[in-house]
Amino acid sequence: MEDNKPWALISEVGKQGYIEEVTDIMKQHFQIICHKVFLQNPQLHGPKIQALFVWNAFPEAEPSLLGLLPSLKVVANGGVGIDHLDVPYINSLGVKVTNTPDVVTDATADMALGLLLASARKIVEGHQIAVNPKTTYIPQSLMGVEVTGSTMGIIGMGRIGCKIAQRGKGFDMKILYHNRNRRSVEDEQALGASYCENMDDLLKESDFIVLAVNLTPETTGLISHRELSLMKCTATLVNVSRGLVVDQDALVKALHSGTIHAAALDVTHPEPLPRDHPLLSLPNVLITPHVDTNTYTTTRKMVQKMVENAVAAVKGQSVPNEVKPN
Ligand SMILES: O=CC(=O)O
Repeated sequence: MEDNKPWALISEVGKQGYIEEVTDIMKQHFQIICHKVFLQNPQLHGPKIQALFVWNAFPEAEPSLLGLLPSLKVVANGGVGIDHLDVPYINSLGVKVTNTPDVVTDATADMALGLLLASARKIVEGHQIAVNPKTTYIPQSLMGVEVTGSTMGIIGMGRIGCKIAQRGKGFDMKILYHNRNRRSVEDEQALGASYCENMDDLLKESDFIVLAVNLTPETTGLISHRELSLMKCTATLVNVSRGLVVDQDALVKALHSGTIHAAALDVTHPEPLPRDHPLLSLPNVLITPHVDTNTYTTTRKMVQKMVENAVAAVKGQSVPNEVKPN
């Protein structure tokens, strides 16, 4: 039977291990073709593609590919950050860009706290000792940093930053935040968070500095030598925003020299880091491969939103999560 659903192109590598359920959701509204198959005959497949589904780790919406998709109506991104997409260029082709705000918020905030706790309490090191028959746990080794009652400074108090603050409150943390715009007094009271208009104050006072900003020209390289040198030597930097927010060379130096105590990063630049990157061999660094939204629940919600956005764009209807250029 002829399938009249529109065609969508997807990455075959995105959300590995979960791909079947992801594609099942997409298949309810689209006929899908994966990138690998598409590339076998782009001239044949290109003209029928109306939607392109992308994830931030797989920036396939490059001009070379977009040029092969004359019927494309939408690039539907899975995730809130769209720094990997050239929105003005894509829009200039008459193609909309969409993202999936809201649904990623909790999982990303969970990940920030997960990294913070794992780094502070040396959970990965503990696991390695526990499972390695050649090592023995020495009592009172693996000494960590106390999280309860510490000070957390959140840079970027948007949806995700607020959820991180809520979680910090559960650990009796003192919460400081810095944001382009101060939040309302009601928000601050509800979150138990104090505003630092000057980011330097937050850097000087926090035990854990958590980055939750969008990547923009203003936030690129936001944390560099000067900012790291203001932090306490006992401080831990946690990054769930984007790798480029941190000057990684400066971070390596700060971690190596003891300017700060540790870093826990779900994002780096590039992703993944080359195997010989110095961050990978520092003992006081915890790195995960940008897995902030990788839960079944969140992924399902993200894909549902991607599909909802793409369907609306293909039908020429108003698109729930269209991203406009800054
Ligand atoms: O990194 C995750 C996102 O952009 O949502």
